Amino acid sequence: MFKEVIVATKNQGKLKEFSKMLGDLGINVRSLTDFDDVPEIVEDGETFEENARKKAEFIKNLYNLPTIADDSGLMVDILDGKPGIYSARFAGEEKNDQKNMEKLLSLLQDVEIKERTARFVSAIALAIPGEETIIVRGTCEGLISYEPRGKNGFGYDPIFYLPQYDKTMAEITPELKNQISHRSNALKELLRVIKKF
Ligand SMILES: O=c1nc[nH]c2c1ncn2[C@H]1C[C@H](O)[C@@H](COP(=O)(O)OP(=O)(O)OP(=O)(O)O)O1
Ligand SMILES: [Mg+2]
Repeated sequence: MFKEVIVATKNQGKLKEFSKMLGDLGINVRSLTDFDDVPEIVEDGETFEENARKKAEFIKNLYNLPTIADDSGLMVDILDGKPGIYSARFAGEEKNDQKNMEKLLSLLQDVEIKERTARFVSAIALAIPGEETIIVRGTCEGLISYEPRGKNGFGYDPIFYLPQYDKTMAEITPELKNQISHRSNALKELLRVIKKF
């Protein structure tokens, strides 16, 4: 197995989670901030998997090092899976977590609790020089709350309610999030797939 991997993300929340989860496995994480002038990667795929592949292979080809990328988002059932792959830019190109949450809450204003089912999705791509890219998916089920609660995590965490803990994803500890999240589930799946080779 590789001992060092680049995590190809500009999202500090994701980077922190990967650094901890991969660090616990004895894998050293390098981030894009370790490299100068990393170009913008256009996320123009139609699926989480396509976007994850694009980000991972682009950085792998640039630095010739094992690279992991995550493309993730929130799928809300009553909105037919939206914001989905557009989660980061839901309220505009400038990518504002606060505005994204406000937009989602206002769309769901009159929706009763049992109709507010949603899931976080994470597609993780592992691209290794000279090898086929491996892509896996993990999910985490929950409900969209009526107002934000909690300070941990990032993105939509303050409005993602976990009934089994009676807490939002931003109220549980980072350690617990790393055990139950879509990203954690995708990473576990990745490890299962790698072990089969
Ligand atoms: O655990 C999570 N907790 C809360 N929100 C989350 C989570 N995971 C993804 N999300 C939301 C944030 C963002 O609105 C979108 C990801 O968009 P996505 O393009 O994959 O990431 P990004 O642009 O922030 O960073 P990058 O592409 O450089 O990895 O889904
Ligand atoms: Mg992105």
